[in-house]
Amino acid sequence: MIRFEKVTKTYPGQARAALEQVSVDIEKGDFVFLVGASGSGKSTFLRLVLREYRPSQGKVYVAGKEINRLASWKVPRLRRQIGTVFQDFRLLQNKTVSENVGFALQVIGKNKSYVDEIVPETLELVGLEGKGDRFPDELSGGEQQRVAIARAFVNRPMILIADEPTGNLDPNTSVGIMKLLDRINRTGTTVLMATHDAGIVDQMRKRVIQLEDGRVVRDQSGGVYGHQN
Ligand SMILES: Nc1ncnc2c1ncn2[C@@H]1O[C@H](COP(=O)(O)OP(=O)(O)OP(=O)(O)O)[C@@H](O)[C@H]1O
Repeated sequence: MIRFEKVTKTYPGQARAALEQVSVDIEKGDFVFLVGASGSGKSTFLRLVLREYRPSQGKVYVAGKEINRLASWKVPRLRRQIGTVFQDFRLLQNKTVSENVGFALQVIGKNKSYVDEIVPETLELVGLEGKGDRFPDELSGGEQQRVAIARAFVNRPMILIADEPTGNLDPNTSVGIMKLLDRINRTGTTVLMATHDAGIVDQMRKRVIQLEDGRVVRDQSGGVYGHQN
């Protein structure tokens, strides 16, 4: 589903590469934690998957396509197949929960009757049934993150990318969010999550890819946050 072949990314004007010779293969339906210290290259990795950047060297494949070679007009279609969730939720404050989730479908041209059917279903899936008419500032942080996940998942993307999704949440709320991501993963969606949250990684026991100074130093299934030899 996602394949990096000897990928190096050096930002313009930087002497050191943000990612260096990274090769990984993530299968459809995998759940992967991307861990590493601040500046180790996690966000760069995620942004290469979204083709926000192109590699300086090497190849990035998503769903069998080498995405650095995609024509620019095909990039929006690639990104529609990848849901994204961030630490700071990024909800539209002047729209209700339902509108935030439905908006993602409207912009890709889905008709109103489809949106009216699928949005409540998706809100139920994330545990927000009955809250569709609330505005984001009327929700807890955990609930806002559920809205963001519903929005990311409403068009059933192949891949869900989560960049520190529990970074602003307390430990109990974080566990709920992880259970939800796990449920989404079990529908067949590949989940790729960058995190500093050792407790979550240790609890979930999924595949762990660890970056250090832009290099993969560990790729372990059923791993924990810290090194385990
Ligand atoms: N747009 C940019 N221009 C120049 N250098 C950048 C840019 N974005 C990131 N870098 C550098 O690339 C390296 C990797 O950064 P990256 O953001 O990928 O790390 P990270 O692991 O996601 O860190 P964090 O956990 O703090 O988000 C760092 O040295 C950073 O300073």
